[in-house]
Amino acid sequence: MSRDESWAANYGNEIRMSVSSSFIAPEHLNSSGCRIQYSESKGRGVYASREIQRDTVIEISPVLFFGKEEYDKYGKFTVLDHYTFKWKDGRMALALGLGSLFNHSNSPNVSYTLDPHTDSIRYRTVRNIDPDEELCIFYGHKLWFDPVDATVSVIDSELKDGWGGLSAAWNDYDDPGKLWNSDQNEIVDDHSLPFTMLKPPPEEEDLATVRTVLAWVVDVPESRKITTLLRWLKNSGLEDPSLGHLKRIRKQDGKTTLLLSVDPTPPELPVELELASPFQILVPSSAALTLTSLSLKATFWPTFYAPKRKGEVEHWSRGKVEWATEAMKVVETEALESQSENELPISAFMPASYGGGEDEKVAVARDTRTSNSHPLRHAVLNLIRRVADLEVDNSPSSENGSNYLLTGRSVFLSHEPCIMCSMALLHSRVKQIFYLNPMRRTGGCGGVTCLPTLQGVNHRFEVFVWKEVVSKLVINEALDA
Ligand SMILES: C[S@@+](CC[C@H](N)C(=O)[O-])C[C@H]1O[C@@H](n2cnc3c(N)ncnc32)[C@H](O)[C@@H]1O
Repeated sequence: MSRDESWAANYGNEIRMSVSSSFIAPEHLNSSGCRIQYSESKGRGVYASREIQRDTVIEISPVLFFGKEEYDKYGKFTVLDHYTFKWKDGRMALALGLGSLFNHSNSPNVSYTLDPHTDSIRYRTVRNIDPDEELCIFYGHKLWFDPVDATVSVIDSELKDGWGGLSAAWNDYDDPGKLWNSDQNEIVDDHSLPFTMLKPPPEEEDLATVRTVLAWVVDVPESRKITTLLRWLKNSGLEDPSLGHLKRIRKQDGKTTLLLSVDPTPPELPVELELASPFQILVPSSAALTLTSLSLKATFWPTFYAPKRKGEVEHWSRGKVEWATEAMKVVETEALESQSENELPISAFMPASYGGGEDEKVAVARDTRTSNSHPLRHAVLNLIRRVADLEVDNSPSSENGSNYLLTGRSVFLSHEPCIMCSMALLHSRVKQIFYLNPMRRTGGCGGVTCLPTLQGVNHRFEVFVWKEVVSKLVINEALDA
């Protein structure tokens, strides 16, 4: 555990100096049955006053924030530096309530999650708890004190276990027993998810903000030709799923116009239909979520109305969260291995979809800029190339790159992709990405910009950010991933 991320050195020792064995615990009992108790070896700790069921949220500790500047200037030179957690956005957070009093155990019975939505830390039991049992969390492998329940002394040792110390990233979903015994279809509440979704931009509610793309269309004066043209479109492979939010035909001022494609090159229409040349117009790049937006978008091209219920969020079942967590573990392992081979610790993984077919392609790739002496061998680009190779291997008749490579797929990344890689993901029509480490200075999915939300791009994908970064994968922030 790095000092930045968790409890800092000496905290407990100082506490113990000020908390003697004559210490009388306050009658502090929270509504989940937790109380404070003193022990000679560990100082104060949190104990169960009664039996507590597995998977119970036993404490939600609000946190007190210190701004980065304020902390760097003053906080870190005070005792506070022994208490604080590094929050994701760089601020330092002090847990109030019981949060600061959980002791460490190598086999913790409590997991915790930093929740940026409520500015709090949630503690949850990972198994059934007996009355009077101590409730402990796992601080990590790099401790600053001699833990009383340790089997080996791990004081300040650089244990390379592949997990990089305290990793709330895996905390809640890392106990297979817990998951096997629980209902895989149970919906995980939003705050307990190990990731957060980047908010899409607000819906376009005035003409200037409607996001559009250039599309090829053709006027079809004779309606009998429309059926032939539609059939031809289907067979020609020009039908583009990214235009699924638009109606195919526009009837306006007595004229019928057919939507063809968003390819840069003009489609070659069957000559026997004797149509005029296709031409390009701007069409909305996404469906309308509100009626106002619908009427605005319709001024460009007839668009489908796909309202979202207020506050609608994707529901994540326990099984699906486990699937995502497992995928992210693959990413971390790959990145760490990459690092041990003197490459950058950057990796990308496309697992089979949750509940997807057995024949789905799976691919993993690492950054190979160093070994290839090639500036473009980013993990994402390597992954996409690998998927393209698989396409070719599996279907010799298909041309490499002729189809979108990641349509409907989820990709897991150790780092936020750079702008080039974000564009490659967009162009491959990825459905969603998850990343562990944000790249504030170079990232194209939330860092310097968020490519899938920009005006003019012709595909959107969801971006999920893991709540906890994995410290061993932190790379120079000026680098692009
Ligand atoms: C976050 S505080 C926990 C509350 C603390 N025991 C108190 O009295 O306030 C962390 C400190 O508790 C002590 N501690 C926690 N877990 C321990 C363990 N397993 N063995 C020994 N000391 C422990 C260490 O001194 C550590 O610096």
